[in-house]
Amino acid sequence: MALSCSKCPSSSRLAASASHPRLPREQRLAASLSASPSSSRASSVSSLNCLGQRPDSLRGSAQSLRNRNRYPNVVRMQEAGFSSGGNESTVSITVVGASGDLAKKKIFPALFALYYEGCLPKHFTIFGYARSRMTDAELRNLVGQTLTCRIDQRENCSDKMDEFLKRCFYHSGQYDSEENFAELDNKLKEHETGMVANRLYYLSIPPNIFVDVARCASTSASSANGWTRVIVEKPFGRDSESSAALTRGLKRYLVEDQIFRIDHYLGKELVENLSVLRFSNLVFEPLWSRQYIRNVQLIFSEDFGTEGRGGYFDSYGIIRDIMQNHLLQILALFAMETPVSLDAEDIRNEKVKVLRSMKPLQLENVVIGQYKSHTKGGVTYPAYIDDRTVPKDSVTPTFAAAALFINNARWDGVPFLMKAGKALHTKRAEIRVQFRHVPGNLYKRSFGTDLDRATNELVIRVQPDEAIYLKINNKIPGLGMRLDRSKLNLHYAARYSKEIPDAYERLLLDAIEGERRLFIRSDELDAAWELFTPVLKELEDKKIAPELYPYGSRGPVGAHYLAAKYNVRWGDLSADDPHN
Ligand SMILES: NC(=O)C1=CN([C@@H]2O[C@H](COP(=O)(O)OP(=O)(O)OC[C@H]3O[C@@H](n4cnc5c(N)ncnc54)[C@H](OP(=O)(O)O)[C@@H]3O)[C@@H](O)[C@H]2O)C=CC1
Ligand SMILES: O=C1O[C@H](COP(=O)(O)O)[C@@H](O)[C@H](O)[C@H]1O
Repeated sequence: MALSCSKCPSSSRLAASASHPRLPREQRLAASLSASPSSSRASSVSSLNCLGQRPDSLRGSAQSLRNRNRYPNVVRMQEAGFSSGGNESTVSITVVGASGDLAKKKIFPALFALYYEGCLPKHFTIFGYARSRMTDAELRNLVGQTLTCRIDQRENCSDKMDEFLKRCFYHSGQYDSEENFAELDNKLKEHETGMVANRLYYLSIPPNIFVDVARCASTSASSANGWTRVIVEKPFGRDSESSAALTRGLKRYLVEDQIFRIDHYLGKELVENLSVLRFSNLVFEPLWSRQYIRNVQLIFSEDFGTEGRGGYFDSYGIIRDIMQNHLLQILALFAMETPVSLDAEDIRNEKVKVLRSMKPLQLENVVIGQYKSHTKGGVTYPAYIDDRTVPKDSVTPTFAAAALFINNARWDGVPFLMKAGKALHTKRAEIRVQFRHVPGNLYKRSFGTDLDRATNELVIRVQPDEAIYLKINNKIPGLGMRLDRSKLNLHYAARYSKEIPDAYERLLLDAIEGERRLFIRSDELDAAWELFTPVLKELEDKKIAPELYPYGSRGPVGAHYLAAKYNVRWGDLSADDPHN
């Protein structure tokens, strides 16, 4: 666990300047928690109402009336939010699906890390909610075990953990029972007396019950005088149609500004840094186009299979699990035009624009694979279909490579190549930018026939061992004239002593603060599905068989043919060690 946000210095994050350019995080948090429409700062979170909307967007009587008719609960919450006054405020965070894997692995540890660093507000309560029967003590025990095995040597850690666990409670209930949510509401109220009560629900449950929970939470357990927000985990549907249906379902009970669709890759340090790199360094932005960039590679590789999640994975596959969301989000941030400001809506507008400039992925630009069993060093690694929850004849891809194009003046003709796979030889997530050849290169003889070796390459290593490095050609010191490829290397572990916060810490804190920049807006989601839905349908209708690749290998050879079609050579993940 990363316990490192060190009082959340505003200078360390773009978010700090996104909605409150000059306010330190503590003040922004306070502003968000006591959000009142009477504040005059037009662009700040404190000018937003309980739903995180600007009051003027609600004052329009037509809009208000429409909302009143269509979303009675929402309007009740909105109106209630206006009377929040100057009281102290509290935030109640309910983890729905608290008995599950994600809650244990990510959500509770992230909440504890925020608490440890003093990033949570003074008054807060955490509730676990799920069908499993559990007492408060049992939940504390479960969460405590997860934390204990991750923290150890931190100063005062066990005292902090005890304090944190005392703020954790549990309520058992059904996901579609308004009565059970009303019981939760009563329990939450016990901790909220006399304060502006803000409520955050984290839906860490399968997507088929998202709408039920949104209904029950909004009708029976929404805040009476503060904001109510809902974090929704992926997957957001399986295709354009199901995603639109899910959005419609959620919007019966929530307005868009209450919905925080999480893509945890947006919370990763180096993904957040992309905009800083591009827009605050003169050396990069002028090169960021078809004029200088030959191709861009977005690579996700895991060195383990779908262990334990085969049931979920088989109905989604790697394109939906990784490409349509994590890699496409990175692509959008990489390729978007300069936003008007760092405000969430300005950034998301640009992301939507670039996604809409893309052609839907074509079948001839996709290669799919599935891992098969492999024995190495006396150990046999299982095939995907060896998972008990996966049908033996499954054609679900665990690997995919794809070539996408952006039809705009900046990127016309530049291949954006994506590669995502499970059970490969290494764990890595990277962005690789390969630049064009130097025209009339005076030193071209030094590179023999392989001129590609002479081109610059910028690598942004998202994880693990975060780094940004630029491969350049350099004269080997000495009397002769020999060149080599060297790296200008920003290796995070060497440069920064801080541990990098986990993506979930950043995103949870943003949701509490009402900062939407790193969450997916519904039109972004629609645009993302439009790019992948046709090809997914074709692959599934035609039952196209994936190319098998051995567990622990580099994936199907087809990926190399796809890249070669566009004159691209995949960057070599294992050869590029940032320490060198
Ligand atoms: N785990 C991970 O690494 C990741 C998960 N996600 C997403 O996060 C969400 C939660 O994931 P995860 O914790 O792994 O999921 P789980 O399968 O562990 O489910 C979470 C909880 O939901 C309840 N639940 C499970 N299945 C059903 C069902 N069919 N009907 C009703 N309730 C059910 C269970 O609680 P109970 O029986 O006690 O009610 C369970 O503990 C999912 O949407 C997942 O896709 C996203 C990224 C990564
Ligand atoms: O969303 C998902 O992400 C994880 C990888 O996340 P990371 O932060 O560990 O890189 C992936 O294993 C999982 O299949 C997918 O659902």
